Amino acid sequence: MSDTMDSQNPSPTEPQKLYRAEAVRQLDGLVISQQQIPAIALMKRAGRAAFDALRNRWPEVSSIQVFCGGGNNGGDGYVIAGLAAQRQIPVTVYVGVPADKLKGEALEAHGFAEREGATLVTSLAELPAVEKNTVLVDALLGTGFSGELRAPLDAAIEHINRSPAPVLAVDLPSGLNADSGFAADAVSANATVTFIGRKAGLFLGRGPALAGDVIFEDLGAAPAVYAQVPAQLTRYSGGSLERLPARAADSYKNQFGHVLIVGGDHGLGGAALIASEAAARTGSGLISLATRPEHVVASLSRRPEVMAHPVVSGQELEPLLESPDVIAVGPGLGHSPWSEQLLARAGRAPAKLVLDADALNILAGGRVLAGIKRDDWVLTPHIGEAARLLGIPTAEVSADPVAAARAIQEKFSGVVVLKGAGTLIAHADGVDVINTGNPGMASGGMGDLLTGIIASLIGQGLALPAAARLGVWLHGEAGNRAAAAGQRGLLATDLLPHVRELVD
Ligand SMILES: NC(=O)C1=CN([C@@H]2O[C@H](COP(=O)(O)OP(=O)(O)OC[C@H]3O[C@@H](n4cnc5c(N)ncnc54)[C@H](O)[C@@H]3O)[C@@H](O)[C@H]2O)[C@@H](O)CC1
Ligand SMILES: [K+]
Repeated sequence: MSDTMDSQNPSPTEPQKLYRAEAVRQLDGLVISQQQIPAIALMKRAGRAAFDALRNRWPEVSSIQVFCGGGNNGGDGYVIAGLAAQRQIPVTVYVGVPADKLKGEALEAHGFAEREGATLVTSLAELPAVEKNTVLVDALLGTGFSGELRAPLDAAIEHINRSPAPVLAVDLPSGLNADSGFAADAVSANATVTFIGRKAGLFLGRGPALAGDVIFEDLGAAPAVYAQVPAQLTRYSGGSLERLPARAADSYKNQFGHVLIVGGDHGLGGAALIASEAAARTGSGLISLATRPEHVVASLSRRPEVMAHPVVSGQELEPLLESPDVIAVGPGLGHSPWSEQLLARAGRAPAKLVLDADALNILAGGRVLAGIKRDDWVLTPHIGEAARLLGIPTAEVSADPVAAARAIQEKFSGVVVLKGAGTLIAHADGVDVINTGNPGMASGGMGDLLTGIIASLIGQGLALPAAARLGVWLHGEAGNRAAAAGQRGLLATDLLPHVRELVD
């Protein structure tokens, strides 16, 4: 872990640290106790940073409406209102929790806004109509939010979301869970200024969609403070990932791995073809496919480079299992006796494994590979498959995807890729998150493509966690490039040319 000056503002070649609310509370406490910055000074810094961010982003701002809750998040909002009033920007504050219920710094900040001449209203109906350059500030709830949203803040959130004016969220969009990215009703913001530590929930689940652009302000917290509180997640972007090495001029195909794709039960042949083509376009030296006989001709005519083998039983798979470096089982595997036999045999091969889709469902069923832990496999569940692997409801996985990814990794070892709006990669040393991708990628075949990409990267020599990270990033980034032509109608195979462009 880096403890340099810039541990929270890493260069583009370093990953970012993300924190849970509890860890941010610890950081806040240490800044106050060890750096001797009083809580009110910290709140003033937070308000000032948010106000500066607002003017930076909306330089034409002509009026501001601030929505304040009853805790310190509301306190930040009152500071923003006071600063706006000082600068003669007309500002109205919706006081969501009556002043006589405010305490400590929030009460002090309320006094500051009032003294500076901000207009304070206690009902949404009293807010003036928004004008062309009105900006809304959401300071209803921050890291102290928990449980189900209570009145009257639910109505305030609805009011903000119905307004045509742009929204700056303070610390977190109100209603968003800071740890999980879970949200029922929550503010949808254009930008979010977040303080002291980047909250994990901004990058998970609904977080990225609700937060808009995330601006981070450390408020002067010292590197020594960050060194005392472990981060919960590490967030990688393109520049911070380990890449494949350049190829030497005298390279030969055996250096780039042999991947075997196993899948394609009756009616499911396309998934296995997509995975094999993805491995080919990611740069594997050799690609084999073991599938139902009826899919072989289709594979040969679409991609003659892939060695397609018909298999009607686990026994026929056996001779194909010796030479591959990596075997990916799952795309279109189905859940017939054929599927179970193939997974059982592949599980005994000497190769590294990538398991996806029905291979995970079979694994969850407990009849095949029961009780096995392996350091040399990657499991790539979506939320539903994750729930089955853990034997818990899907809602529980959504409520805390980081805990779910970690639990699957503890149960099965190896590397777990939990796919979602922020895809999590859990491994022995921690949990990572990657945010590439777009909703156009919610279509059949995308998971098969990812499986082929990750298998190929492992075959080309990356360690499993690095292959999973780079694979997830490539998949999402290729999806973003392909979506330039439109998100609706985006197909998995549309990503292949972009995977090829990006992998080098
Ligand atoms: N502690 C610090 O040193 C700093 C804190 N800061 C701000 O303080 C925030 C955290 O402040 P707090 O811990 O006071 O928490 P919040 O202000 O986020 O939330 C607490 C308030 O929300 C209410 N609340 C909680 N759950 C609710 C629900 N389900 N429905 C309706 N109301 C609910 C509580 O009754 C309380 O009034 C951060 O997000 C950040 O904005 C910043 O000022 C920077 C420094
Ligand atoms: K907020």
